[in-house]
Amino acid sequence: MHRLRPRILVDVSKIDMSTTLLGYKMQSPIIVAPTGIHKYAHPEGEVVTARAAAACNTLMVLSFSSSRKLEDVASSCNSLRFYQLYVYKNREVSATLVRRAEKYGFKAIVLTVDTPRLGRREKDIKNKCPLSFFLYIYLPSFGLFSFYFSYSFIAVNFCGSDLEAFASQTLDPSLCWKDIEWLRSITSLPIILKGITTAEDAINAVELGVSGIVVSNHGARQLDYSPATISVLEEVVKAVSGAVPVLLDGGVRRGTDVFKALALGAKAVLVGRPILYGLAAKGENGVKSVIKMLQGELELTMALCGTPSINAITRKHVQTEGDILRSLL
Ligand SMILES: Cc1cc2nc3c(=O)[nH]c(=O)nc-3n(C[C@H](O)[C@H](O)[C@H](O)COP(=O)(O)O)c2cc1C
Ligand SMILES: CCCCCCC(=O)C(=O)O
Repeated sequence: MHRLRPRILVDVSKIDMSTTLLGYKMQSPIIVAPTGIHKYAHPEGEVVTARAAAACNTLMVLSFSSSRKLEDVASSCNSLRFYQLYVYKNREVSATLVRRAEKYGFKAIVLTVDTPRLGRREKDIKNKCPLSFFLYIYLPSFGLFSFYFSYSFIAVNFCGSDLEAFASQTLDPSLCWKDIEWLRSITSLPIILKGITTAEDAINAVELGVSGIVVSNHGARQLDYSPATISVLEEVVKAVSGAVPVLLDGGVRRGTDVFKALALGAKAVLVGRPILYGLAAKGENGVKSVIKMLQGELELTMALCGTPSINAITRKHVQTEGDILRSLL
């Protein structure tokens, strides 16, 4: 449990939520997280999400598992976009997508590093999403249809989901630290690692020269008993010691959650499921409502905590359980 420590009698007649990430200005520190297959939520998929993010001046990280081609997303609106990458056993698939992302104006590669294999997702197994539907909406995004139809991943997996079977055939579980060099050799874009939850890994990442870190447990979709990201954020922030921006995702549902993450040292937060809920409920307007609601709540929290700008939010504006225990010693 984290509590806020509001300060009073500060002039909060103007609240400025704007911030920067890798030199790019953003209206607020609230970012759309990469989530796969938006066509599950809306027939037009990621293009709609991207338009909503652009309308709210928000950065969107497009998922490698998108159901629209990255070119379609890029041409649908003019906004700041990063591209999330998985590394396939067939490196050329990933390399091709990186080149395409670079060509179409994505400004950074967000390499997800917590998925050497897909976690066991019992709801996916129970809900039995048909493989044919998955193929229909997922594969066109690659623009590599024929390649994939010749790929023999249709190894029926009776204990897992179709997505798990697909992931185990495609994702490269041998990916390791030295491969950051490989990624750097194929792109000049900044590289951000998504899925770090320990100081040790954060230090490795900084030593390898990455441009940012996302403290993430993949929305608790990968490993049971992985920590709540807010509880390990400060460990990572301290380890990184300002060398690169640290972002956080997981469970951000309110402006107060954004504020707590910023107070503990995050540069910005990414939001996953709420965006999908907005998309499914009301398309572009639904996603806009979710982003605007979070922005409005953050603005109010900043006013009530006496912090008129993002830089004014400090570690002293939040109290953790650890703080309380230490104060009792
Ligand atoms: C349906 C769904 C699909 C996701 N797909 C991806 C993905 O393709 N790539 C990725 O790096 N993370 C993916 N994630 C994880 C999100 O990027 C993010 O880490 C997580 O959703 C944050 O937690 P939240 O949903 O509580 O906001 C996915 C999450 C969900 C819920
Ligand atoms: C490339 C196949 C794996 C897709 C995993 C998508 C994801 O990250 C998630 O569902 O979570």
